[in-house]
Amino acid sequence: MGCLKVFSNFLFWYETPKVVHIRSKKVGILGRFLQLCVLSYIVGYVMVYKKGYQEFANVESAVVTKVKGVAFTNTNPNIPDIYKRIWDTSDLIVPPSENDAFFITTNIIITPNQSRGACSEDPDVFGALCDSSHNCVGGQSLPIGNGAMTGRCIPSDANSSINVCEIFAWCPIEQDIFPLGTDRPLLEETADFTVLIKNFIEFPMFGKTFRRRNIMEDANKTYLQTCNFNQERDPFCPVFRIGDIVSFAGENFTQLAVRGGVIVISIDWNCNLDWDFLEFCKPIYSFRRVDDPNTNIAPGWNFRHANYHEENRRTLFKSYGIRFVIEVRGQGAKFNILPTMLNIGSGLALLGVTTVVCDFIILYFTKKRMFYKGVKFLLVNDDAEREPLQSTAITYGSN
Ligand SMILES: Nc1ncnc2c1ncn2[C@@H]1O[C@H](COP(=O)(O)OP(=O)(O)OP(=O)(O)O)[C@@H](O)[C@H]1O
Repeated sequence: MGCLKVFSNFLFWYETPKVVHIRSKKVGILGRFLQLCVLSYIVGYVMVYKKGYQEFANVESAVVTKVKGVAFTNTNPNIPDIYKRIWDTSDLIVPPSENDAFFITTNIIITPNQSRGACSEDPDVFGALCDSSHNCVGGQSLPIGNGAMTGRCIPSDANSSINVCEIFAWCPIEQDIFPLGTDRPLLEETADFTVLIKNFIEFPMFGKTFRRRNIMEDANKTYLQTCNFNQERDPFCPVFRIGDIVSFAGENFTQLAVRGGVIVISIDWNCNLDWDFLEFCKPIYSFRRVDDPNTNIAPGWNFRHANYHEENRRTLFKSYGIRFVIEVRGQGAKFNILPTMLNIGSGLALLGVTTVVCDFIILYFTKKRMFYKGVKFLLVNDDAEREPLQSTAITYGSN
């Protein structure tokens, strides 16, 4: 029976909004204030700041680089003769061409004239030290060893007072010693090398007209060969001095160059395509080091590569250096009627919320809340005479 009553109450009940004009300074100001807040949000934040009238697309890009420079180490009296030579980019940029990155050698350990044969294992390799040939299993190699063991235990080539396993390997094996110690890199002059970064970008979503590169239209050959990027003096020069990139990233070139590291060059293209494309769509460069400069375990960046002279002879290089990674980011924005209408529509809907908030405040948090409840809600029975407005208000308010 109870359920039936609840059901019939629900079924035979209808609510319709009523418009109540409240002549009150306080309530009026509150309503206008809320409307002003919503309007400023829609106009100021959504439409102007967030550009709600525009459609956005990510930039698409390709990057190529060319490094130029020469280092000359002949005059340094503190290094072995093998390191006294002229170095150009073909010696120091490994590999010569990469996608969105380049590596420049800043320090190097050379092991010349290696040939395949038998020699002593590096004593620093874990498990290389031996007391007798029983410690050296013929044909097997140690986990980070340089070759396969012959099965003999022999005095080390590097230090004859200790015994190590003999190995079949490229001999002599590398001596892991920096030519200038751990304070200075051999190729400090690479700080003066320059790199030309060519960055081609487009916004295919907005058509083929929105295409450009980071070399400005008025640049010529002489400008490219002589300009140097500088945030204040020449922010659109696409040629960067390596030492400058490192200092823009907040690092010391000499320290970084000893063991190497990784630096990211970011190119940001945030373009308003409603304005003149070539004039207002320009790159902004920023630089940061991404490897950990404060670690003692596996610091920096190095790898080995070799030059083969003939079938059984090579020169081994352990190259330390800086790897530069180029990331291109950004968005193009262009007027479109669809996001404009969507944002205006949702803004208008949001204006309705001000009424809800205002009602909530005056019906629950003002001194005259009972009176406001009375005038806002009117109970009408279909089968009865309409009750006088004032009495309904008082009846409802006192509940
Ligand atoms: N790293 C760099 N530093 C300064 N100028 C550079 C650099 N790389 C290239 N340039 C100069 O920029 C211009 C365009 O270079 P690009 O590689 O397109 O042409 P190029 O004639 O093949 O260059 P080059 O023969 O000099 O290597 C050339 O004048 C070139 O000398």
